[in-house]
Amino acid sequence: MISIDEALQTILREARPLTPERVPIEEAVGRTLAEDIIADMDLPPFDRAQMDGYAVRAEDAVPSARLRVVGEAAAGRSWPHSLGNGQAVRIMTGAPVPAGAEVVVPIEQTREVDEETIELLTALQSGSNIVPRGSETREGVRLFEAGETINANMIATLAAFGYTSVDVILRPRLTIIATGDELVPADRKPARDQIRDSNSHAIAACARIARARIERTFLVGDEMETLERRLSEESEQVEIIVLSGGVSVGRYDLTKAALRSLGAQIFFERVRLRPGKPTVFAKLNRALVFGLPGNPVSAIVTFNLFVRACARAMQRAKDPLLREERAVLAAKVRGTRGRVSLLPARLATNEDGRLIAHPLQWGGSSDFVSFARAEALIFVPEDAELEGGTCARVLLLPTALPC
Ligand SMILES: Nc1nc2c(c(=O)[nH]1)N[C@H]1C(S)=C(S)[C@@H](COP(=O)(O)OP(=O)(O)OC[C@H]3O[C@@H](n4cnc5c(N)ncnc54)[C@H](O)[C@@H]3O)O[C@H]1N2
Ligand code: MOO
Repeated sequence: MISIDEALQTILREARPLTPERVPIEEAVGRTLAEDIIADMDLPPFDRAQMDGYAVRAEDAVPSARLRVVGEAAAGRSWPHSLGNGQAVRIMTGAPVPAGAEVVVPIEQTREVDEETIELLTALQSGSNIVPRGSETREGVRLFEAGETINANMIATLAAFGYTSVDVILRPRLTIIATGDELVPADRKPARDQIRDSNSHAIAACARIARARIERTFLVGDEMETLERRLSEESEQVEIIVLSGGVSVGRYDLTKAALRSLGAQIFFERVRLRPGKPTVFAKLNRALVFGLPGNPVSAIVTFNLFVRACARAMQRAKDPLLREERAVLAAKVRGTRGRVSLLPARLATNEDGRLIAHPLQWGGSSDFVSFARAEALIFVPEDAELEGGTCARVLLLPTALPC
């Protein structure tokens, strides 16, 4: 049995980064940048008014000053002259500030004396309500780096600097094979002794969040020949195969036998982890193969811990592992002899702003209904018991698109 860290190192070693493709920025959220993004100009590109009002010289920006309105500057239409003493230019938010003006006086801080004259009501310092050219970004600055994951907040920046499409890393193709004679498709009513296949759906959802591309999903009974055929065909066509079930030591646990008979290279088949001890990782032809335990919670946990890391590393994500935080435990948790336990928890902050992990009441690795509320996994070291009130490592579970 190997440790979680050893398992992750092996996966990251085997997960070869894929090549780039160009996509429109509308489709780029969640993808990993394959190029650096460089500002092609200063931002703002000119001294920009931040308020509707009047552009004036600094020495004129005093209470009771009466100034002559000599022109107008709007967004997209500048006033092309230089402002003199005792003059004001009517200006709109977003407009270029005319040469000579050092202050924008908001309209509320002025009074119209007549058609051509305004009076200032307050004093303002030089630079007030003006965003100087280049103060947000300078031409040539690297805004984002290759390896960063694109999020929705980055799209405006990409567009503003002319990137309507970007180079991102290809999404790995992924095939799901759920195994077990007891399984029926989720849209069917199970007969006696049968259950609905929930794992392939849960795995597909987690795979989408990890931005893998689901190519095909199969439901295969405990039948060696079919399993071998599917594995063999898929291993030529996708980068990742995820099997669920059949990795334990029961008579009908066929995953490892099938992989061996096809000549797969098996890297590990047991991890010091609960849930997820019987997780298998192998390579068959061009595909990396994960045999996840059939217990539904074990399947989700091991997907997020291992398969996600593989899919994210193939997309050259800078940090392919689950995000880790530290949280105060709301209650005592007990670990497992000889294995790290990853226990489901909900998260909340207390009145001091500290992150609190509330362990879920759950019935173990088959209890996916309780697990539906999990937001994080509490990391409990081998043989450990962690008291309520102490601080623990927690791994955040990605539960929405895309993280
Ligand atoms: N003698 C031992 N027995 C078991 C061990 C062990 O070390 N020695 N390990 C246990 C652990 S831990 C786990 S986890 C399971 C893993 O078993 P398998 O991967 O072989 O999974 P199955 O036996 O096929 O199924 C386990 C459980 O999950 C249900 N299941 C399976 N597939 C699905 C699916 N697609 N959707 C919903 N539910 C599914 C299945 O019906 C079983 O109830 O082995 C322990 N046993
Ligand atoms: O370790 Mo198994 O994956 O708990 O139920």
